Amino acid sequence: MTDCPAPAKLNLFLHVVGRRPDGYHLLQSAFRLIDLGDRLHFGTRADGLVHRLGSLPGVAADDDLVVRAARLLQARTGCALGADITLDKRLPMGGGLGGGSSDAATTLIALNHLWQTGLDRTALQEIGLALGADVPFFIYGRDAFAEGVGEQLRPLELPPAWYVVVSPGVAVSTPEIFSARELTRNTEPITIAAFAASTTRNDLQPVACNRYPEVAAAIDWLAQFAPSRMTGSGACVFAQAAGEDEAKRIVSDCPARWRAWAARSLARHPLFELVD
Ligand SMILES: C[C@@](CO)(OP(=O)(O)O)[C@H](O)COP(=O)(O)OP(=O)(O)OC[C@H]1O[C@@H](n2ccc(N)nc2=O)[C@H](O)[C@@H]1O
Ligand SMILES: Nc1ncnc2c1ncn2[C@@H]1O[C@H](COP(=O)(O)OP(=O)(O)O)[C@@H](O)[C@H]1O
Repeated sequence: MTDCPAPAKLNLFLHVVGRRPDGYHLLQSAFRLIDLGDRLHFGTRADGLVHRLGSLPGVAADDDLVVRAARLLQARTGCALGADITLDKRLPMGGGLGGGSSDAATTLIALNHLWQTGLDRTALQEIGLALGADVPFFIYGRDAFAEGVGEQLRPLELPPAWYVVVSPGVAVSTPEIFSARELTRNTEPITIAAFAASTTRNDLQPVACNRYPEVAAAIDWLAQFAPSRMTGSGACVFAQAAGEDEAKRIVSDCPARWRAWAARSLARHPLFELVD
């Protein structure tokens, strides 16, 4: 199957409202799909093997979320088919844009279709959660208000928007941020109706800014144009622009040591229709 997109996400806000006995953090967040992303290509194999074609710096094939997703789908369905998978990595890794999780979600959706394993959206989301807390959202396939560890999802109706996304050139480790002693873990829960950018924040941001000064510098730089915030556990930061022209103008001003993109919100995941 040619060229399957794996879109990125922004966390418009992220509150840590508690912790589970197993150490995972209970969150509230607004997830938004945007039109930046990786691309994947899938070919079916009759011999049952799952092969990643090409390499991903720092990630062995057996650890790649794409390979793990394919093998998990085989294990859960008993499917005897395999796949050759090519990943065209465009999103920064450890960027808080959910790239690895989105790659895994696209793999589950595409192979469920190609292998005709017949799982519905809920079943795919359940498998996805075993791979990462963000994976169910990408299979859900639309903007969402998330609770639990990010797997309890409700639809959010948001107007279309343009964003500037800046990658400050560092990779932030998600476990490092969540395990920080100074992390705020008791933010008062809000209701979905009360969600507004002005009254929310990203609780992970102060921890990441403290440990990665370039994240703080990128937030400060972007803040001269519009209110700016970190996405997920970082390192990327974003701001909403008034429209495409403004987004592109800000991107063209970005300091050369960072990367910046103008990104548009996506109403639906590009593969939304492939899932029942
Ligand atoms: C913070 C968020 C917000 O969307 O995104 P990213 O910044 O990673 O994109 C997610 O919750 C991240 O999800 P994901 O990147 O899939 O993390 P996982 O692989 O599931 O977890 C990595 C590690 O982070 C910690 N972790 C993760 C999620 C969570 N709710 N509580 C945690 O304590 C755990 O130590 C876990 O072992
Ligand atoms: N296909 C993949 N793409 C990106 N990262 C992957 C992949 N498979 C495994 N990983 C691992 O997951 C980590 C976090 O990935 P990524 O999704 O890019 O960041 P984030 O969760 O901050 O958005 C990477 O640093 C890498 O070690």
